[in-house]
Amino acid sequence: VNDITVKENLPCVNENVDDVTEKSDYDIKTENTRQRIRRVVYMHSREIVEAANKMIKVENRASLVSGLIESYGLHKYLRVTEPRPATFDELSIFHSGEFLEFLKSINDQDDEEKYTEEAQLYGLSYDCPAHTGVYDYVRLITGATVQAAEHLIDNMADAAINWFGGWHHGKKDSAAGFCYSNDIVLGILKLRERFSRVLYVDLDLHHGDGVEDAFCSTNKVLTLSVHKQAVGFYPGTGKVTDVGCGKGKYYAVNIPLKDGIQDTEFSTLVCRILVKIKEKFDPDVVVCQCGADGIIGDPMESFNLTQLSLGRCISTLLSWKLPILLLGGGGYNHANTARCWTYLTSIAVGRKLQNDIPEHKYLLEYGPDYELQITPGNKKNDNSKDYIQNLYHDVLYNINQMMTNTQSR
Ligand SMILES: O=C(/C=C/c1ccccc1NC(=O)c1ccccc1Oc1ccccc1)NO
Ligand SMILES: [Zn+2]
Repeated sequence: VNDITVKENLPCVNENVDDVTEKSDYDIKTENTRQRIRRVVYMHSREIVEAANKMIKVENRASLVSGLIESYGLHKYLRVTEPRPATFDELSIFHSGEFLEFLKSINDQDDEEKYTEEAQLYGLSYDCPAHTGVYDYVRLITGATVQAAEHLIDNMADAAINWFGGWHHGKKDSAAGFCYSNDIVLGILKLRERFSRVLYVDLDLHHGDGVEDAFCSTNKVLTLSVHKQAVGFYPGTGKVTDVGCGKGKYYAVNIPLKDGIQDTEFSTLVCRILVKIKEKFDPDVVVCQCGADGIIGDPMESFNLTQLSLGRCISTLLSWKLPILLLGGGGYNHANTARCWTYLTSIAVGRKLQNDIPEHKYLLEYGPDYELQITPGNKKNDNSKDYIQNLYHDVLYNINQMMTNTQSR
């Protein structure tokens, strides 16, 4: 197995955050001739920001994310699109009618009445409470992801972004892990209306179990999740031996990691595996969940990543020139999550950002450094070199079992 310690020829495209280089008009004109500027749809409205702000555990995060993106003027390079709520019928393409009827029934109740026997049935309880307006919230968030997918299907965009989506634990008939519906599954089902092979990449600290479960027995959707795996750590699934089932066997790929992994090791491992998956699976479209709870400073206190890790993964995926859907997810240090998703947005539109956070309404949230670049911590790395080597070997073995898409066509 070739040693995967850092080599100069990192398979990930390296995009550093450095000082702003505002291009002159001339540069942009030549740039246009040299490379087509990527068309990027960005799902945003005051209504969805207000709905997302109310979400438990991520209160007000939506305002920080959209505020920081606007403070850098990135919306000038984005096709800002107002999302429409998904209909009951659209949601029932994945979710059960009973579950949706229940969410609808509690939508207007105030909080106390929620903790009934029935609520427990649908995954709503003290550690996954539902707030008033939860059904309205689910319709809006999921509608945005489905609409973003529609823009890719209609070839209206090369990339589509919904930082309010990415709720990867949602199940067919229950809420789970603060995910009240699974917008990702509905987005992938929408993409499958036009694209034959969908690659789903989950960069969140937690295993993307809801998406993997939904597509574990098909070879048309390959789910790749890189996540923390530890005794008692939610959701507990996602072992490297978890490869999917039936026709989907080997089309679920899992990269379980331990605490303390940092940018170089994480991005080298993930990008090398992405390149192998591209060769074998040859996807037509990519969906990437960019959960930011693996970043240093998150209350999850697990990985030791900065936004550079996710940036290198996204740059690699963008270099494939396939239609791509970028989604949010976890991320409980709201300032760092905003830093991360603003950085990823800048990569999607191909603009470099100055490291000093611009003056704007939420500037004080970024103290004491007021810088975009997150500084790595000095957390102990529990991933030994041997562990990473063996894991890489095991993942490659699984990927090589996958029939190349020519064979399985
Ligand atoms: O982020 C997730 C899922 C989070 C989750 C799932 C099941 C149960 C709890 C969960 N989340 C949390 O505990 C959680 C979410 C936001 C902020 C603090 C949170 O707790 C703590 C509390 C103390 C330390 C660490 C984490 N999926 O991507
Ligand atoms: Zn998470």
